[in-house]
Amino acid sequence: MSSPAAAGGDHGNIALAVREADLLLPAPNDDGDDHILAGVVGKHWVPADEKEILASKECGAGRPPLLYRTFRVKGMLINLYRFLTLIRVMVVILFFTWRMEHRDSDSMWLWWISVVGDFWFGLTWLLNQLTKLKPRKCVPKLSKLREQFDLSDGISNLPILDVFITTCDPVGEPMLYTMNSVLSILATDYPAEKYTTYFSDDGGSLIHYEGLLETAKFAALWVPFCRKHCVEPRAPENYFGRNVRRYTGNTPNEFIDDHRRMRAEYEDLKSRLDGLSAVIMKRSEAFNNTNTKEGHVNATWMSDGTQWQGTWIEQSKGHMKGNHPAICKVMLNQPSNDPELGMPASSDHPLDLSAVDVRLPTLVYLAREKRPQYSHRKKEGALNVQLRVSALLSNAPFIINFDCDHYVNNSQAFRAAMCFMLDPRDGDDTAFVQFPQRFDDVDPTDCYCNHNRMFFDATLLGLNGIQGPSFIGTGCMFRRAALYGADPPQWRPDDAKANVLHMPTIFGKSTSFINSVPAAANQERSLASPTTIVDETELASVMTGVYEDGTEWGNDVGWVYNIATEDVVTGFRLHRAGWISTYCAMEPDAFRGTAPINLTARLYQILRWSGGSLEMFFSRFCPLLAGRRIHPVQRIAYFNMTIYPVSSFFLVMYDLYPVMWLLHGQFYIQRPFQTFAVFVVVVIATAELIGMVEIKWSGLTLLDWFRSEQLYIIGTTGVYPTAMLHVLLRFLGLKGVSFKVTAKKLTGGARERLAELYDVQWVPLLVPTTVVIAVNVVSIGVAAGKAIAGRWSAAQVAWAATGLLFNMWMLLLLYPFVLGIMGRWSKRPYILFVLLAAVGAATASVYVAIARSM
Ligand SMILES: O=c1ccn([C@@H]2O[C@H](COP(=O)(O)OP(=O)(O)O[C@H]3O[C@H](CO)[C@@H](O)[C@H](O)[C@H]3O)[C@@H](O)[C@H]2O)c(=O)[nH]1
Ligand SMILES: [Mn+2]
Repeated sequence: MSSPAAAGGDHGNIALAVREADLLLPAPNDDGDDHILAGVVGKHWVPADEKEILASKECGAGRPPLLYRTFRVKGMLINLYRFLTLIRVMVVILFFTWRMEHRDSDSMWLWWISVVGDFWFGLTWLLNQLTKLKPRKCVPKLSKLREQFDLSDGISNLPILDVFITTCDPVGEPMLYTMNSVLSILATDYPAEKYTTYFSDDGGSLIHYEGLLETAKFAALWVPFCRKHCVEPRAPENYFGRNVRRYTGNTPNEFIDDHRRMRAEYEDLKSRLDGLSAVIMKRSEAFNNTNTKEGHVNATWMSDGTQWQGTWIEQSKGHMKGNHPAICKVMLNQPSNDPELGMPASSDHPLDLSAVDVRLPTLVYLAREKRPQYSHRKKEGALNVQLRVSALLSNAPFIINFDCDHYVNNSQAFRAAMCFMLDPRDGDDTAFVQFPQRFDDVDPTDCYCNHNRMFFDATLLGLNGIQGPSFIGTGCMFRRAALYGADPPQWRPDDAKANVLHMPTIFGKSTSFINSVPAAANQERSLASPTTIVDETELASVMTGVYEDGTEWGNDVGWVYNIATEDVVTGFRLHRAGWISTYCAMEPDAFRGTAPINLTARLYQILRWSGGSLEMFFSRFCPLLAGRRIHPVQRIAYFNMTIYPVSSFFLVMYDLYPVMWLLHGQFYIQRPFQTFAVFVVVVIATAELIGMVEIKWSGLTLLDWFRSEQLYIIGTTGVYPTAMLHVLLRFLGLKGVSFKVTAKKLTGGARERLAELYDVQWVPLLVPTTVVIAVNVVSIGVAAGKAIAGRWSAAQVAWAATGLLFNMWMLLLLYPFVLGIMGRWSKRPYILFVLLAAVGAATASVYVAIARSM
């Protein structure tokens, strides 16, 4: 074992990284903003805020600095985009007029459906386009934030912050990733005394609690290590998983040793987390043998000999998943306000931390009460409990929330969000700052469009130029007052304070909570954390289901209930009240997470989103019902966001049109056909052309764009109709489709993880699309049969060939779905082509045989 590569993992790379250190640009603490700007903005963007900057300079020295910059797409490109949109609107209008003047078809009812369908597509396309005509990028100026809020003596004036993380199942949502998320939060670059992390465990499981204890212990080493060497990202699994690291710290000579020790410690933590269930089981057996009290027969013993009140993986009496009391434990106490340096290296303390602040931020474990008679309201319910508990303990004016599988990838992200919240221009009117969702471990060609680039890099930038992006569930910083239902300053009478009516009928009966409301609503720039002394019973009471009875929780306060897309509807409620939001894409990505990897999980996710969207449309949160505070174009955006599944009705018809061509040889939905065909080609071509300009300004690839087309077609053939059915059932008072927690990738090497790509579970949701595909394939066979049997004229054959072209296009769009349902066979796609050819040939020969025998 002499070569560096063989001598264990990536030492070669570390050495490389350290050597590289001399070449490196200044560490992010200097003035990193310019290289951040360069990374994010891209070549088609130019500043849009020059006037504001000038005005701010003229105002002189006393004024607070601007904390972010805005960019718009270059004039040429965006004007071309707008111009093409206008052209297409005219083409579509011409097309309609022409069709209305030529009501001539082989089937008038199909003609009507297609006219109505075309009208619907024309309209929704236009509405969608209107929301993208003024895209904006916002880039935080971290150095200005530092200048203004970080004092020279190491004390910080930044506001306090509450961090929420939600998890529910230690097995389905692998604990290792959840704990990595926690570590990345604890190690982030935000003053330790200024933020509190609330870990919500909806399973209430002992294993999560003990896992968190282990994690907190490990954090005592990990967090100072990250600070000492400025490592990124600060989630150890992802940090150690990287091949190349650039060194930006100040002690490169200690790095290799520290790194090696940390890695060993991390391996240790992993094996302790892995071994937890066995340890707890063994311990419990021992206790059970000495203590035979009834009800204590299961593995719910804690190491101090007391009983855990929550659950274990197996259910048992008194420890059922949906039936246990509330638990709240402070795992890491509030640190002191002044930096505390660590110990020099010694045999017990392998890392020299004598020049590093070793304080850890506060960490709280929560498991809310679960009772069978109360609906627990899933993630939204958990978030609202976190909102109340945090109000009693730290009451920070800002909150940032994470799903358990999303981690902080850029330690500057919290500060970046603050740049928008604290900016002197419109900071006070900002209800939330949303970061894009980025994913690790998506298959290289992103078969199921998990990256969703068109949405994150085009659509949301469009919204950012209006009233702001919608809330998308995770990686979002909120203003507490906005969640409580306060009005934004721009809609308040002059100089009025935020007046939130703090009454039990709105917020429930906890006096401490009610007393915390005015403070939360007005202390946005608070310096010190309010030290609240809370009584334990009151704390427990705000964690119960009954607490919300007869209040506005889940309605006009907190995260909204009863709608499967709690994120979109909650963001909408804030925009409706006149708040704005900001979209912030950083380089490196602020946060990263995991995406559903197999087809079934992905389709269920789309089902939940589309079902939830429609539910929202038919609820009191319908965008059409919002008052005048919402920006008109923002209203249109929400209209699109909620109504889109309806398009599937027409699209399924279109999907099947090619079939008619094949079966009839000639079939005209619209005569005269030649003119019609020209129109169709122009209408499609202009749409694609606009798409091409869009990928240009958003910096995407053709593949990103094509994947989103594919996913849309896959959605419309099976998922969206199911979503419509769901809403119909709910409308009739029935239960509708049940929405599950999205299946997460399980732990393991990259290859094993990608293996899950090929798992398919057959569910009814897959049937409609499969039928569409089958019908398309069979009809190709029948057409071939007809041609062979000599039933068609040459002209008919030619027309059928045109149909075939559409048919092929259809199949190309549905291709990822076909691969998905082939499961492990899809590793060899040629099998698919052989199969398709065989089915086609078989159908053709059957047809010919029948035709000859008749
Ligand atoms: O009873 C529950 C159910 C879920 N969760 C948590 O909610 C989060 C999101 O659930 P998941 O099933 O992973 O949803 P995804 O399909 O991945 O979620 C996307 O879509 C959701 C809206 O449908 C958003 O809330 C999410 O942020 C967004 O990532 C996870 O952290 C869960 O642990 C709970 O805390 N309690
Ligand atoms: Mn998720």
